Amino acid sequence: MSTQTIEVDGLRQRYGDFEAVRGIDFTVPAGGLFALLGTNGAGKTTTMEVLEGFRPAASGSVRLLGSDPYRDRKVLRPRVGIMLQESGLIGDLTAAETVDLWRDLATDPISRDEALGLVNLGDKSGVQVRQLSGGQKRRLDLALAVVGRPEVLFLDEPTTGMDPEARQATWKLIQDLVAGGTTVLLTTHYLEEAERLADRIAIMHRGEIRIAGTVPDVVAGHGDRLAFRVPAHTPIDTLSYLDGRAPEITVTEGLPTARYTVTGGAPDGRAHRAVGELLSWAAVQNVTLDRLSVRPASLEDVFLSIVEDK
Ligand SMILES: Nc1ncnc2c1ncn2[C@@H]1O[C@H](COP(=O)(O)OP(=O)(O)OP(=O)(O)O)[C@@H](O)[C@H]1O
Repeated sequence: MSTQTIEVDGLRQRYGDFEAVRGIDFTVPAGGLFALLGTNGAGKTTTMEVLEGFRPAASGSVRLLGSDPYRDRKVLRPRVGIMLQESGLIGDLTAAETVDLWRDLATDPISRDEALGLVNLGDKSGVQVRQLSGGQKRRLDLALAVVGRPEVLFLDEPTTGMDPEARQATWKLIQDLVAGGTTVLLTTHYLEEAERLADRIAIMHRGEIRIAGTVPDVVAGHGDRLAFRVPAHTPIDTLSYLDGRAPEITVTEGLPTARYTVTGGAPDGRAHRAVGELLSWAAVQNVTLDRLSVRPASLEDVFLSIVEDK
């Protein structure tokens, strides 16, 4: 018997002729938090929807808590909490009435006050949903997803539209739920959110998982980043000398302020040698290298290198 709460093996999904998910694999153990990152249209929501039991897997195998999420959706339903990307809240109902509606569907719900309190909406209980702000509606969505004490929680872009304070509070709530044993599958466009919350991540692009693992695993092997600026009046001919000169340093961006940002993806260790070469070049050219820095690749660097790779 598998110990994985979520198992996705060779999942493919199509809409007509378009293949939105092209054979992906991942697993999430009990109490784990897995984040699916990726470009718009990468196939994250489609993958979530198959796991949520909204549609059967076109091909490949998908298991949730050891069962088939589509065939066994009625049995799984009480064990699962879902926060969709677009909520279907009823505008006329108050926040309290909305929570009560969801509580009626759950076998062992938390109290209405606890649900609203978890997402800091206690003072909005009598307010109609249509009068809530976008971020408040998102928080109500989250309260509804957790009202039935789910073992597995699907969160599709949970903090979109939230202000920084609400986002921090939501991260804390998600961390508390995971600490309590809830398994979470999350999609997000906020890399910081994934770095903060996830044990493991996958970056999807065009229906495929391009890279997966812990954040340190994912950024490992992507080298260091070397960056500096040169004064606006530096002749372009001088800059073009840099192209391919030091290891993998290219002039990548001419900023509207007429300053140049030069970045390079020199593999580990080579960035430091590149600094030596650059300083020699700058001394000869009499060019100031402003804000010269070398840092390890970040998750954002890896993300961009994947999505820019057409
Ligand atoms: N019902 C549908 N009919 C046809 N095409 C669809 C349907 N739903 C999704 N798609 C297409 O499938 C692809 C994957 O969509 P999906 O919503 O899974 O992406 P996503 O990674 O969640 O994107 P986003 O980050 O923008 O939410 C997109 O190209 C989308 O246009």
